[in-house]
Amino acid sequence: MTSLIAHLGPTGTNAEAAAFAYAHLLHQQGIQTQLCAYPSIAQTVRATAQGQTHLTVAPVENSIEGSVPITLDSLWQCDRLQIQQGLVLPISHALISTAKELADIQTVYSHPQALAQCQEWLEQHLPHVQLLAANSTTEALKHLEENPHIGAIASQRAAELYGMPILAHPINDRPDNCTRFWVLGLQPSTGGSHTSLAFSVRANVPGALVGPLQVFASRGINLSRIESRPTKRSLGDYLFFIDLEADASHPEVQTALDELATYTEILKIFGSYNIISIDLPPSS
Ligand SMILES: O=C(O)C(=O)Cc1ccccc1
Repeated sequence: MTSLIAHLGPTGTNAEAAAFAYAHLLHQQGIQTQLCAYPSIAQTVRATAQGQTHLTVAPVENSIEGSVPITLDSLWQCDRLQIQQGLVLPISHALISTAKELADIQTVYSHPQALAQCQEWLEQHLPHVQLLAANSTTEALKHLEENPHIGAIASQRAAELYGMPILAHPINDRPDNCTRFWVLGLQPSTGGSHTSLAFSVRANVPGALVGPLQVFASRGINLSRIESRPTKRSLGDYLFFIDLEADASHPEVQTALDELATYTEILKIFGSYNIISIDLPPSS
């Protein structure tokens, strides 16, 4: 069987690089893979939730810019998806353009995450350009050839794939920029160093989070991340996404999760999984 892996496209994105890295791991276990590009992160997650692909590789969090909200929102909306694996990739951004020099550029396109990861560089070197959000780092690359007044922020690998010149690299504001990706699938994720979950609370009252957090604190279970997202029901009403440094197959963690359920309105447990760091080749 060939495992179909959804990722944000078109080809050359960081999500595709993460999907390649995961495919490589699967090949080592004798599993064939095929990568499938989708135009948005929401569509990649839905493709797996609806069974069009077996897996999705989606960015979750970046060391400079923080969360990727669409991934959290999509995971909450698509029931049954489980986190099979965490992947951490170094991310390095290039300014790609057919312009002769920086002064010729009027507009720069990229994924909002990439624009944010390069904001200090952009302010310093291109303070007057218009910054436009695209669905991915590579979405605008096909337009660069016809227009020397635009630029795109994407990887060196993307510039090579599209045969486009690099005007500046690296332009990310921190050299050790990295992004965590989740591999999502429908298989139950039953063991690993980290457990992720999200919940809503019954009432927006003072201290609504104290009980849920105490469940973990009292057992010495460390949280590696907490993030809130609007429920979209009413202003000020939130969902909470939590990553635990713990394995849900451990009886004490299971007891904590059972107790957590007594404080929550809707509780979704996205499984327990391991996180690995991937070293990319220098031109990525
Ligand atoms: O657009 C891409 O290349 C993505 O995969 C999203 C993204 C953008 C910037 C850093 C990490 C992921």
